[in-house]
Amino acid sequence: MSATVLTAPQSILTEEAHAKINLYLHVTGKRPDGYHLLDSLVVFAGAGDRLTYFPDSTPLTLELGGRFGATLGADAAGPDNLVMKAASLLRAASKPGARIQGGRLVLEKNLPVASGIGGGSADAAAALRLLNRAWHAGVETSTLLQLAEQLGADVPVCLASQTARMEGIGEHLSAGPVLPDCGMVLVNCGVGVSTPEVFRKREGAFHARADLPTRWASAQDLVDSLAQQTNSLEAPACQICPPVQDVLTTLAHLPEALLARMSGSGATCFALFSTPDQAYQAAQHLAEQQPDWWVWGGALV
Ligand SMILES: C[C@@](CO)(OP(=O)(O)O)[C@H](O)COP(=O)(O)OP(=O)(O)OC[C@H]1O[C@@H](n2ccc(N)nc2=O)[C@H](O)[C@@H]1O
Ligand SMILES: Nc1ncnc2c1ncn2[C@@H]1O[C@H](COP(=O)(O)OP(=O)(O)O)[C@@H](O)[C@H]1O
Repeated sequence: MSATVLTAPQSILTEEAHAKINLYLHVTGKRPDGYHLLDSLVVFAGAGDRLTYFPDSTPLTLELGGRFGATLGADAAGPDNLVMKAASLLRAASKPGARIQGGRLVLEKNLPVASGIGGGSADAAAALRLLNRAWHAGVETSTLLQLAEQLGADVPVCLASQTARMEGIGEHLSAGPVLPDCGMVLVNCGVGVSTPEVFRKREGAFHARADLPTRWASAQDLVDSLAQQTNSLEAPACQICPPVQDVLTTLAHLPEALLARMSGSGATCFALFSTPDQAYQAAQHLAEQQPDWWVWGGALV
């Protein structure tokens, strides 16, 4: 009698690439090379892209899907995609004995592109985490952070995808205050804002480094504290792209919204709520009123 050979289904390897939100963002100075120094409290929302890997012996390829998969352009799945750049850097940094394979990477692009919530950065970080695991590449966290820095200023903070204070141009990370339970609504009205143009348009004195507590006891405490800070890029983004102001006004008037602000260099804006459920309900309602906007509501990571 021949033995039955049971084969396990092909293992599916998946990583979430959560949206990065700048709860405040102070431009505190400018480097000699023209890059601006920042002080920002970064959190991550439940919203995200999803990266899945099907390893095999064929050359590594990337497929794009999801609501925003088509908006990246014709060559989007090529070597310039941050996911493929991350894969190349990780391959080169892998330890001897790593089991590097090819196969298919599938990116479900659920986050709007170039919109101030770091979708591309989160995808790159997800690729580093996923392939380090799948390839048994043995790359340590300190090296992963160096690779992340090479991929973009927001990629290091996206590696852990946990609340963090971000300084320098994104390379100085420290623990942020402990956050209370709260909810968030994210809105993107579909109009793009160019990051370099927003930085160029910023005027006036630099903002100071913020003074933060070690924790906030409630969503109201968090909002009272955030009211002392701002997003230095919000005013220039609204000048360049007036619909951002409309989004902010709409968010501020949502029932039970505690604070409305822009994230990063825009154009995505967020509102904070006392609970994830309030945020979810507000997002459902808003999505019905504004079917052309990208709207998400729920909890932070
Ligand atoms: C503003 C932030 C805050 O988290 O988020 P996003 O709006 O991208 O989500 C980031 O610092 C965005 O950093 P990064 O993702 O590297 O920006 P890029 O698009 O590469 O930068 C484009 C250009 O913006 C300007 N720039 C960018 C970052 C910075 N700290 N100072 C700058 O002056 C530079 O002219 C740079 O060439
Ligand atoms: N996987 C990716 N997802 C999104 N953008 C990508 C990706 N790979 C490369 N890019 C490029 O990176 C740029 C910034 O993308 P993104 O991280 O979405 O910006 P933001 O931080 O402003 O939200 C895009 O304009 C796009 O051309």
